[in-house]
Amino acid sequence: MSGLTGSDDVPEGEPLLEVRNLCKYFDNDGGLFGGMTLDSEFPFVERNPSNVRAVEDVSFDIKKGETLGLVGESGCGKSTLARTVLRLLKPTSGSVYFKGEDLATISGEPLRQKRQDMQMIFQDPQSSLDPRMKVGPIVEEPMQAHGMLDDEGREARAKELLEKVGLDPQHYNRYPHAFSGGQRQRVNLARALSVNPDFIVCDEPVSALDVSIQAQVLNTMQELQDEFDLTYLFIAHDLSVIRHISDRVAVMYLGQMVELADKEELFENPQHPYTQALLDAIPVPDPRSDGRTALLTGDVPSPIDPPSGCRFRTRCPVLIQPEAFEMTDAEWSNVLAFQRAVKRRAFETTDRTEIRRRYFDDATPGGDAGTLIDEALGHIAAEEWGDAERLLTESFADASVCATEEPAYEVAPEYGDGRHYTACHRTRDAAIAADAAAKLNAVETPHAGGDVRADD
Ligand SMILES: Nc1ncnc2c1ncn2[C@@H]1O[C@H](COP(=O)(O)OP(=O)(O)OP(=O)(O)O)[C@@H](O)[C@H]1O
Repeated sequence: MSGLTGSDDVPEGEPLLEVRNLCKYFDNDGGLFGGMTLDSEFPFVERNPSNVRAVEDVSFDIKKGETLGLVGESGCGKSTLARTVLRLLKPTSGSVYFKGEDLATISGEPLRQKRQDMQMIFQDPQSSLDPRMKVGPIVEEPMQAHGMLDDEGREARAKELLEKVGLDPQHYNRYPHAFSGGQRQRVNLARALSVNPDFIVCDEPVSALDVSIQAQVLNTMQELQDEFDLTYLFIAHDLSVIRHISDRVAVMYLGQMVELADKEELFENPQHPYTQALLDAIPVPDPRSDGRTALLTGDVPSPIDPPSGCRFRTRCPVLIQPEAFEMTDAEWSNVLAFQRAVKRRAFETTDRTEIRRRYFDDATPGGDAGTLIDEALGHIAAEEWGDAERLLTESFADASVCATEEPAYEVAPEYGDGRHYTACHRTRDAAIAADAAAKLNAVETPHAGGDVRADD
């Protein structure tokens, strides 16, 4: 179908989208002035901005023709990231380069024109279609908004697209309610494709559909991707959907990207404890499992005041012990469980012996760590919970490198030759080794990169 497929000014495999240090904060002030930016001319209005840091310092590329899957728990910032990338939301800071142009710096007509190249499909096919409009005009609407074709041309294109997405073009005059959920999502696909985009953000497009229909819609999306030379950012919380459709997978936690790798590498060789926990939570027998107990415990912290360092650290089952101590793994694990239990006030007794037996029976730390545990037990016996919590948090959790430094590493992949980013301090040694190997390789093959200078 000539004339329907997208332009190809970015070569296949080169970055179509480059996101750099992107941040999106929301003003969480409720009430009349919620969301408004008031300046010093309004001194009578007391304001205590408490920003929701929905997306923080996120960087990644999407290559032309690929599907990047984006996964993470509800509320981790996936939709906000998608909307900010499409510039439906203005970034708080950072850049989004689409075909080399920074969307964060344009607005008005130039931005409107760019939007033709970037479309979005939403989760709920029911509410995203106007029930008063027939599907033909629904598909034509974006073309009209962008001044594409005349009436006849738009109708012909709409019918052609309805057929391409697996619907009967004769249904052009039907209303959305006459279609099933899967069919309605196909109408949305046709509508998104109508303006000939290069890039489509799919925000949970099959989550509202029956499992049996999901695979059919995903297969159609893959066929359309090949035919129309599309690039997808595909958001889902369901890892089996992500596995079906993605070339690479990004994992988000509390506003940040914690892992990004080729699909096989991410599923077979996950490095971040959060990714490992997500994969371990998939309810199927997993031959990769080595018996790790990586079930996610504890609540997701608030994005208004996220933890320092690694944001996952407050729930991490393998938090690194502070350098000041030399506990065995079992002792450290007990200290961590104890500290978190004190934080949750998860005790039925304040009896030191009883608590010690419960948390430290198999491995009791000695030295400075032991002294601190004793001191905390003393506070608990005196029902000074706040003091016990403060002492343990400051001495152990907050002294970990996981709390004091933000992790960002690249390790050598075990599967394929793509890049594997992981935001976990536990991968630091592997990242240093990978970096050294890459440098050695560059010295041994000085012309491999094509632009190595004599003084490199
Ligand atoms: N307009 C807004 N004003 C204030 N906070 C917001 C706004 N939109 C989103 N948030 C907050 O930003 C965080 C990220 O929300 P977002 O919807 O992007 O997450 P998500 O991963 O897409 O979740 P879900 O899968 O449930 O859609 C949440 O804490 C949410 O409450």
